[in-house]
Amino acid sequence: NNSNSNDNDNNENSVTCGVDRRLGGEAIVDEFSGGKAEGTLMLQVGGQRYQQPSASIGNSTSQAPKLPAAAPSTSLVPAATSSSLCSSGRLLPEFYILGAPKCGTTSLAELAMTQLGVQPAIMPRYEKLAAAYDGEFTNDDSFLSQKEFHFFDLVSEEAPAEVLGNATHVRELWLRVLPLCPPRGGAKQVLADFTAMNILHAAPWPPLPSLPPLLHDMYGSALASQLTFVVMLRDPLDRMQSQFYYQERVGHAGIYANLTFSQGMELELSMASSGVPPPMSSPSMYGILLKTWLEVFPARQFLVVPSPSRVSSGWASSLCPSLATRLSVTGASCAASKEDSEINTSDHPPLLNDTTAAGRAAAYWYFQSDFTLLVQTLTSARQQGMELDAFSGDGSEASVAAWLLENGFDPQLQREQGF
Ligand SMILES: Nc1ncnc2c1ncn2[C@@H]1O[C@H](COP(=O)(O)OS(=O)(=O)O)[C@@H](OP(=O)(O)O)[C@H]1O
Repeated sequence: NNSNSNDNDNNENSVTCGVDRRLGGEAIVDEFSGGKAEGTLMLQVGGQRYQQPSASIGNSTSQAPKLPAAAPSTSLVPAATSSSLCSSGRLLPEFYILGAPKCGTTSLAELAMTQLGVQPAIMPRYEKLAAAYDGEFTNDDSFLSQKEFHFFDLVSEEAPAEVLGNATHVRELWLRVLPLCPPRGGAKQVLADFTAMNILHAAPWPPLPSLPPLLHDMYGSALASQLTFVVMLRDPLDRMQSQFYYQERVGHAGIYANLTFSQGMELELSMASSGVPPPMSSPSMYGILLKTWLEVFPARQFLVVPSPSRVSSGWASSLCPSLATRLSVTGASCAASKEDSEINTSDHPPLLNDTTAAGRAAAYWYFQSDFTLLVQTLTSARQQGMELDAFSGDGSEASVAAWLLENGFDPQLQREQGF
């Protein structure tokens, strides 16, 4: 593959995806679930036994963050180029907001689109996807979401296992639904995959294998090194509560239908105790998810945003300039109004009014081991070039934990560890 060829191809299966900047945070997703919950530690609260998850995903079992071998370049700035990222005549996603869901990803995506000119990769509606596999897909206005691509969720539902296990085959499908590469010599275009679920695909999503190595193979080493990944965080219980009300609002409450948030939280914890992966808390397991991504992509390619509110408070001064540099976007105007930096908000009670102290203690106990892993992973990755937005500490684990707490993570998360 020619990494910077801007050749348009005339493949008869070619599709030019229209780009529409309307947003709505309308991720059409039935469930958010993630890694395995293989518990080892137990906690008893009010007659209820809870289990902490082990820090493992798929085949990865070690507790200590294991980062990839240092890249040959020690530069903190990713290897973005001034040309559009193209291959096989298609414009490839160069910018990923990996997640986590309900962490302000829609606000950040909106600002990236309006102020950095980033285009979202978008997907034909689910029922049309089968036709796309046969080369029969033709462009129309019926896209699944105007923000999120959901390519990997959808192929995992539709494509046979032999296709999904083969990066070349998955790549062929992917290329079919990506826009054509812009003409050579024109302005650089940046395509983004804003699927907030992608972070969860660190865990194999049968029959889809683990996404980080699959993605790396689909790009090849040279192009993979030019990608920018944003990971957004939020207090794990706050995030879970936001998801609970979101699923209820869009009619996807599933097993949580007719439950209060407190009851839903208890159900999650008892599922974890029985070794069943609890779907609503899995996306809050940032430590194990991020660690798994970092086993494949170098730390310097990641920007970590510690809370949704950083989109409003940090866009103009920090996030926008950093992304403009990473994506080689020139002439960006970096300013954030409340209107375009607080998107996809929902009306639900504050966490403190929606939960009991004992319930929160049990939930934070459950998240403690992943919080520890998150702090270790961020500390180590930062030394290898990961950017932590608005971090001004000395780089110790204690300072990274403090940064998370300053950004809304609950102090109970570090009670055992005492960073
Ligand atoms: N700037 C800013 N400040 C504070 N909070 C913010 C901001 N932007 C988004 N949000 C909150 O983030 C939640 C939506 O996150 P996402 O857009 O990532 O959700 S989604 O996964 O795409 O559905 C949603 O949380 P809840 O309101 O608790 O549901 C938003 O209110």
